[in-house]
Amino acid sequence: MQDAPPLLEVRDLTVRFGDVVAADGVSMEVHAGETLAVVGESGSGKSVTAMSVLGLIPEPPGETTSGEIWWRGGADGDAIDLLAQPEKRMRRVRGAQIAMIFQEPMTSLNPVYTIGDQITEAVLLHRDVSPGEAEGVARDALQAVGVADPAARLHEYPHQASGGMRQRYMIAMALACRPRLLLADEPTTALDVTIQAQILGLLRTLQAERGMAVMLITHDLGVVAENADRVVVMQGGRVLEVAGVDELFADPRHPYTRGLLAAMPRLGHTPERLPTVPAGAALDRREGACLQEVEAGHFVRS
Ligand SMILES: Nc1ncnc2c1ncn2[C@@H]1O[C@H](COP(=O)(O)OP(=O)(O)OP(=O)(O)O)[C@@H](O)[C@H]1O
Repeated sequence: MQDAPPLLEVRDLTVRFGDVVAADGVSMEVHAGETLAVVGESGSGKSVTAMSVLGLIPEPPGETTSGEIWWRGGADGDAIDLLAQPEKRMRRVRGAQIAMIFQEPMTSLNPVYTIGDQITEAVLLHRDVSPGEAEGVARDALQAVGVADPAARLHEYPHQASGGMRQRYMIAMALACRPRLLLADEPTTALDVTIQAQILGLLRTLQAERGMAVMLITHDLGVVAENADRVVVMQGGRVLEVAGVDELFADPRHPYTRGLLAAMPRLGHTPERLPTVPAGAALDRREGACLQEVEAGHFVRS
């Protein structure tokens, strides 16, 4: 799979918000059909990287000062640099080819329209179908995410649904357009553990059925272990390490990653956020060999 050129290739992305360098020379790749987990503490630049892929960095105050984001998921398979596309072209990519789901479904769902109207509208915007067909697609999308009695649910408003159900609606809406890549930004963090497992299981199934790639942004290493093929570790806007999931857990190379794994919660004690682990001078002195590699770039395996 990984001999083919990557579906998405972020190269040397730098995004600033005033003095804050939110992404600092970030590079990562997502291959067709894989799940790439992006982990790191709060503020490490995970969301900013995903928002850049969709051209959603608010400028100003944000400013993209370097980088290219190559996308090969269009109908013709040609590589286009998403950072260089006009907004009109991005509107065709966003939703149709690359979809995004968030921790808080109300970010995506509009409270004043029914679920059916919202999914149907998204389908009509991005797929070449009639209004009648779009409603059928919406019903099928709800069914695919495990919603019972989808025909009735089409008439429901977001506030009438539970948190887990809203999450399913958001996923249904994102997947109804059959994107090649799903950016999932902490999609289950707000949900209780059982619903979280159900939703992640559902995503895995749909992904396998459709060959969709997923960029899974999370601070939860348990979720990474269960769901990822490869992992990118970020801190302070930088990529510190890239590895296959088994390698990362068995043999973390960067001291920061080792710290994260050492701090991994025992079963039943999931912290709200990853603890902050110093990656600065104190660790670097003890890890001289690592430091040289960090200066040369970041740790990349596989
Ligand atoms: N719209 C914005 N205006 C100003 N600063 C921003 C904005 N968006 C992000 N930042 C800053 O960019 C940095 C990276 O933020 P980002 O949201 O990517 O972190 P994250 O790793 O996704 O963290 P979290 O897990 O908390 O979502 C942070 O310092 C954040 O404050």
